[in-house]
Amino acid sequence: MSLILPDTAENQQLSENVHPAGWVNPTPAGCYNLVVIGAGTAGLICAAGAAGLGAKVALIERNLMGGDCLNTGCVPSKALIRAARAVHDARTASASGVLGGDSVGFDFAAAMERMRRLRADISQHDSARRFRNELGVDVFIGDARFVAPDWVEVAGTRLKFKKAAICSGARAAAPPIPGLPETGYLTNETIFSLTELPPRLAIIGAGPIGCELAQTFSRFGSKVTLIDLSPTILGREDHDATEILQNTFVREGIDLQLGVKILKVEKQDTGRVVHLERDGQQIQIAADQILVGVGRTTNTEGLELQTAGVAFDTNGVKVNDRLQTTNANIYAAGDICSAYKFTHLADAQARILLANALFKGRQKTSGLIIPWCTYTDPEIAHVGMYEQDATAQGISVTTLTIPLTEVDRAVLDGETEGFARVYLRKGTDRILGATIVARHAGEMINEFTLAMTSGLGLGAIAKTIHPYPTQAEAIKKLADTYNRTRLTPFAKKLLSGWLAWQRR
Ligand SMILES: Cc1cc2nc3c(=O)[nH]c(=O)nc-3n(C[C@H](O)[C@H](O)[C@H](O)COP(=O)(O)OP(=O)(O)OC[C@H]3O[C@@H](n4cnc5c(N)ncnc54)[C@H](O)[C@@H]3O)c2cc1C
Ligand SMILES: NC(=O)c1ccc[n+]([C@@H]2O[C@H](COP(=O)([O-])OP(=O)(O)OC[C@H]3O[C@@H](n4cnc5c(N)ncnc54)[C@H](O)[C@@H]3O)[C@@H](O)[C@H]2O)c1
Repeated sequence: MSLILPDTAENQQLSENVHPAGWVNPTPAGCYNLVVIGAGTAGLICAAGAAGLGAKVALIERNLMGGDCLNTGCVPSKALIRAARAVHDARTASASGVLGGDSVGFDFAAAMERMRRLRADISQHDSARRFRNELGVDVFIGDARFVAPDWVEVAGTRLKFKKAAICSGARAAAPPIPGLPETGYLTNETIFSLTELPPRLAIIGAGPIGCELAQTFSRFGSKVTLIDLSPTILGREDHDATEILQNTFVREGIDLQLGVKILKVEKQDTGRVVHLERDGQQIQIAADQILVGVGRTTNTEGLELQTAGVAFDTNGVKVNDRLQTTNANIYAAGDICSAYKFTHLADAQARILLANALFKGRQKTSGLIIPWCTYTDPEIAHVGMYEQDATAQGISVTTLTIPLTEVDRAVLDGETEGFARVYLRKGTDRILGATIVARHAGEMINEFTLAMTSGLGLGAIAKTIHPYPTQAEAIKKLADTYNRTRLTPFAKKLLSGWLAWQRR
């Protein structure tokens, strides 16, 4: 039987990899160099990295190895996003000569089956057996809790450690909306188990989870209403970027209910109803299912952190810049301690944790340059500061923007809704941050991240040949625009003088 519903062959394969039935926990062999709590991205990287370097490692997982990302987050969502793009492209390709778009059907069951198959295939990499047999990690299945500052207990066994890593992650936060628990709702833990497409889906929260899944389910054929307290979707992104996405959502038929207060939720004979108030006006949204994506609550309960002298609050475990908790031998990484919650950040933090915990390293998280991308269509990707962040720090900024209408490949692809934007320290080519809105913005942002991480300015990008025609040429065009700003009237006069002299 599978631990993730529905009980299909693919989910059984997934369960067998990430929480094998009848798994026998090993007998602990003395003191561990590192005990890792939680086998999500952060925990898996900690355990694999430490074992690879010769450490004696115990890895404890109570639910599914692979954590949110593999089981109920990035992997299933991106598989469904791909299916949603496929059906959307088929329906909207008439201008390219594709016939029959209007009558293209969609098979929800097939898309979900594909997602489950791909997730099960990927799960091999995070499997308990691989960690035990190939990496030499002692894998324990069970609930971990501290019983002393240097002891953890799992499933009745006590493990002594020199260092521990808390990587217990986070889960969907439940907003205090009257009637919500009684009415019943989906979260990221349950939506990927649906076996029928909800005809009407109300989504509470227009953050990355809400936006990615709103567009996905709308393209599948659900009538989607996206609801948020905030007056815009993806509140932390560049306003021009979210405006493009909001227009896309409206054009695709998503009902945006922004800047609203949710009064209550209730179940009626015909389904569920979300009662909203906007500008003093009451609105009722009827839905078959409600998805909640209003942020995360960190998994601290049951760990007995106080027993180990580890301070925490509602934002999770408190760590210093080196990921050390208030117990000097216990570190944390990933969603449990990070304001930004991304798989690639959990990975980067785990690497810092390893260096600092095992090898007395002094690596700091404040040095990290963190990109992210919301995988809507178009995608919105960002790295570094926004203009307002720099201004708030008293840094003068030059902002350059290239709309995709000026990029040949975007024109040819019919994907001109978007732009590439860079924020420079005024008077220099130093990149403070960048935002890209494009169909594959997540792939394009890496050029800026690499430049920033390596201390390269926009001038270095200007010298880099970009293949024609690619959408990444937008970045080269930004660099060329910067170069033109360096051509002051005085420099231009000098050049003109030189050229005139050449014509003598
Ligand atoms: C729908 C969705 C889509 C997402 N998409 C993306 C994306 O596209 N890109 C991206 O970068 N990020 C994405 N994220 C975020 C990403 O999934 C998380 O940032 C990442 O999984 C964090 O990894 P982690 O190891 O810190 O925690 P988790 O993945 O939460 O792992 C923690 C593990 O610890 C275990 N655990 C907790 N307490 C205990 C205990 N007491 N004993 C034993 N085990 C315990 C849990 O069972 C869990 O398996 C998405 C998230 C969601 C929900
Ligand atoms: N592509 C990605 O990298 C990706 C995708 C999905 C999730 N994630 C990560 O998962 C985490 C969780 O995502 P999320 O979208 O749940 O959280 P979020 O915190 O990013 O967004 C939550 C949204 O819910 C709204 N909200 C909060 N309370 C509300 C209420 N009572 N009523 C209506 N709206 C309310 C907020 O205004 C906000 O817009 C994020 O930190 C994100 O980094 C990343």
